Amino acid sequence: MDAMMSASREFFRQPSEEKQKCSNLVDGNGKHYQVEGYGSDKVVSEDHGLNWNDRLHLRVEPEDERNFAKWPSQPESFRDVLHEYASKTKKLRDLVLRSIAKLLDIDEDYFVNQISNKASGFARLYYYPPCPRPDLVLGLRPHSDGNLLTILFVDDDVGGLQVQRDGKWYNVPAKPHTLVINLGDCLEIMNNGIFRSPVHRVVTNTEKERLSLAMFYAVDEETVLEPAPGLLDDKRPPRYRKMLTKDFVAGLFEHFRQGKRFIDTLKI
Ligand SMILES: O=C(O)CCC(=O)C(=O)O
Ligand SMILES: [Fe+2]
Repeated sequence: MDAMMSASREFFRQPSEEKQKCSNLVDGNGKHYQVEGYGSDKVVSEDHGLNWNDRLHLRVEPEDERNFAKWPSQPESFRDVLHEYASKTKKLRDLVLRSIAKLLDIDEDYFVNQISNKASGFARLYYYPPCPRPDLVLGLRPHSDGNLLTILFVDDDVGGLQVQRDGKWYNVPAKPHTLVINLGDCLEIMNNGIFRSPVHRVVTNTEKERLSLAMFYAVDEETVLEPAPGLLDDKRPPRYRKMLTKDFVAGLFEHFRQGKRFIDTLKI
């Protein structure tokens, strides 16, 4: 974990020219973005503020679809360290999914079996610089993760992550070497809303820089997203409409653009 965080810190500390070698801009004019690479997020609407962060977004799964052109060559250890980190978080993903299935009293492998070897996994490294006006700008706007499961690793003890419950924001404590596991919308649907995908955000602070690393795990685009049959009976009807994951992902982006949550529109 330390090696991963150090590699990330070294990457972000490099001069801009070096980081731009992994840029997420297609033509350098700031209009065409690609999913992978270094930069800030695409502006999808003029109505909301920008996020106060820089990020590097890289595909890690499926392994044979990694685009090394976007993986930093500096620091030199970066690729090996991310490779090792990603292989461990993938095992952790399966462990957590099995534990959730056990808690729900369904087949232990139910969720793991929903993930084919074509399912995607992304690493998203964030750098949140100190911000002179935390009252005006967020590090990351409120959202819920649209995927299955996110494994989040926050540098040292720099807080900032907050989770919303009944309209109020609560701080998520930051502790060294502690991972935060976030349920995504797809898992909320699959477990029929028993465990929810929380709305969260990151606030900025004036003094400290903050680094974090989110590993996002998804199901394959062709998977039918629906509540696990083992959780349904006459007394427990499905609470979400079923749909293909790829249609869900398309809906996610469209709704996010409008500042809404797609999952709310699927509730029965
Ligand atoms: O940086 C963080 O702590 C949170 C990141 C996050 O919520 C996300 O990438 O979806
Ligand atoms: Fe998130």
